[in-house]
Amino acid sequence: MISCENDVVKTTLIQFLTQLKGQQNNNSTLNWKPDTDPCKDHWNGVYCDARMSIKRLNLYRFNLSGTLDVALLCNVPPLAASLTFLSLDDNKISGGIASEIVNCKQLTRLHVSGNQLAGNLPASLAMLNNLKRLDLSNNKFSGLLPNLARISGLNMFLAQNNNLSGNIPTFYFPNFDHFNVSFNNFSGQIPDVQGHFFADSFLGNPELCGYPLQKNCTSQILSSSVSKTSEEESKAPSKEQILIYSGYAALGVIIILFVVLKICRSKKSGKKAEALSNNDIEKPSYVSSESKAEDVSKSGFSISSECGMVSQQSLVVLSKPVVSELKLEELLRAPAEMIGRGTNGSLYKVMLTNGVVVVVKRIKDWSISSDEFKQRMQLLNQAKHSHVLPPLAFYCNKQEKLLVYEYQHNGSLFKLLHGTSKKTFDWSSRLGIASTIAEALAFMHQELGQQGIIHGNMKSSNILINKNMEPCISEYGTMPKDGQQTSTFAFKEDVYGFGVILLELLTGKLVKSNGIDLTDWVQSVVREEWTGEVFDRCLLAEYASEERMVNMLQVAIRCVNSSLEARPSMNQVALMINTIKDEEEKSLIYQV
Ligand SMILES: Nc1ncnc2c1ncn2[C@@H]1O[C@H](COP(=O)(O)OP(=O)(O)OP(=O)(O)O)[C@@H](O)[C@H]1O
Repeated sequence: MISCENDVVKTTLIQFLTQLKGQQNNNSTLNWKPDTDPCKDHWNGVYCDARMSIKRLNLYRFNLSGTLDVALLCNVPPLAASLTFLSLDDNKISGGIASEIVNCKQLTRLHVSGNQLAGNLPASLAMLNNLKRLDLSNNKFSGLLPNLARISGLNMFLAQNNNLSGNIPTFYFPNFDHFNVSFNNFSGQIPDVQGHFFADSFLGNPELCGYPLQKNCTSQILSSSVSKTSEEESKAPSKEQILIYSGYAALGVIIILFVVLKICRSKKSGKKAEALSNNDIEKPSYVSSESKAEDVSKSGFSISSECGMVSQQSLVVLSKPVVSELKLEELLRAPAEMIGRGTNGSLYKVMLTNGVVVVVKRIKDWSISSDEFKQRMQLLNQAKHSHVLPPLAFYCNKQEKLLVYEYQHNGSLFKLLHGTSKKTFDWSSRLGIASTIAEALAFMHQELGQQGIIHGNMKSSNILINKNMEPCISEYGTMPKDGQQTSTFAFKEDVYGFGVILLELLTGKLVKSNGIDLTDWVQSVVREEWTGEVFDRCLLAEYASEERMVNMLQVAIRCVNSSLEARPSMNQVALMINTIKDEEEKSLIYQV
């Protein structure tokens, strides 16, 4: 192992960081000084192990606006041999990734998302055999992708929103928990995703075709061969080509005739027929027959809701970019699969025609007036937090409400804790999730305090893991409750729910198992002073700090106190958890 006293390492690091900082950066909080030591003096963003080797550089959101020079870093053997993690996400760094990156052989994570990096990616990137997570998204990279498929352990590849082109390498998708190459210039056929990813991972590449995009490769190949043929004017088309083209032309004429015929017919039959055709919409099971009858009887020809919307716009779209032109008819016609029948309604996974996958929550018999519901949706839409999943659109009538959410491909906290995946779910990830959720919930309580809108159903299956592997609270404010929730104690219900989530994180146990309630069990064990017994064995096996686990357990126990008054507010909970997290982060400086 290398010592940080090694002057070459220190000087290089200062040069690297100074270049990253750029000319304009006056960030006085950065303490990378030549007369101090990166490890012993805890340089910002630099993490060392107990032997004072630099293991991680985490400069996420450091307001850096200089240039990236990985060659500088990776050409110094001791640094190259120890560095496992380089994160520069969300800065304004320019430059590119030099081929010398290959010397940083120990890198398991390389995150450069949200910068202004450009140019070709070096072929040597594919020689980083230890790489597990690579995030190049939201930059200006161009050119072909190196053959990253040869890195057998890679389980995350994000490259969305760049200008990358060429074919997508034949990755083995079952290995990936994250994959996104959307909004680039990739072309050709998508390799077999083996059921692991959906269209949203590939959207926005005009020349890309094949499943899971709804774009057949045969038509793409044909159109490219047509354009090629016109370029090569001298070459006469073969007999087979003439036959194929005339077949397509005939098919085109038939389709046009069919459409014209349809339009003429529907025009003739006028409004009456319009009513019938609306009535005929084949609705998937998430709209009940009662509502179908009510809709038709009310307006005569369209689904008119009680929400005061014009008949054609009965679905209210709240979030433009994802579902901008979505109409209720399209939502109802799209293929749907039921993924849950919870306490307050059913949940459907729906694939829209543009390939976007959404989730529709159907809530029945919520005795809330339509005005109140509409107002609630608007409030939820305004109270935006990056870790709370907002409804994208909604629909309401007297009997039922539909809420549309973005589909989250990475499952829930419940699955992470109790699913069959063998992936380790370590202490610092659990602490990170607890702190993020506590802050998000505290924010929502603050924002919606006056209106008394609580989550009402806080549990681990309602904590979803988004594409950046960050947790977010889903279905906030959609739990039907009798009467008004204006009492300040109403929010203590969420505090209880959050406390139970903390207990799941600490114990790894289910909320109810063989008739035993987790809260009762933890309280009884703690009463008997066997506190250590409650913790998840995985956490003990990784030597997670028992002191900090006990501190978190104390927070959880306060949250699940049977007296509402005795429970802390979410604000207080968030503060307590952040203190534990800060202590954990400080300790990490000496431990990797
Ligand atoms: N937007 C979403 N994207 C992906 N999965 C989701 C989404 N919303 C919910 N889920 C998952 O769908 C499943 C069913 O959810 P649902 O809300 O119906 O049930 P629940 O959370 O078990 O119960 P409840 O109705 O009491 O909240 C859960 O595993 C949940 O994590």
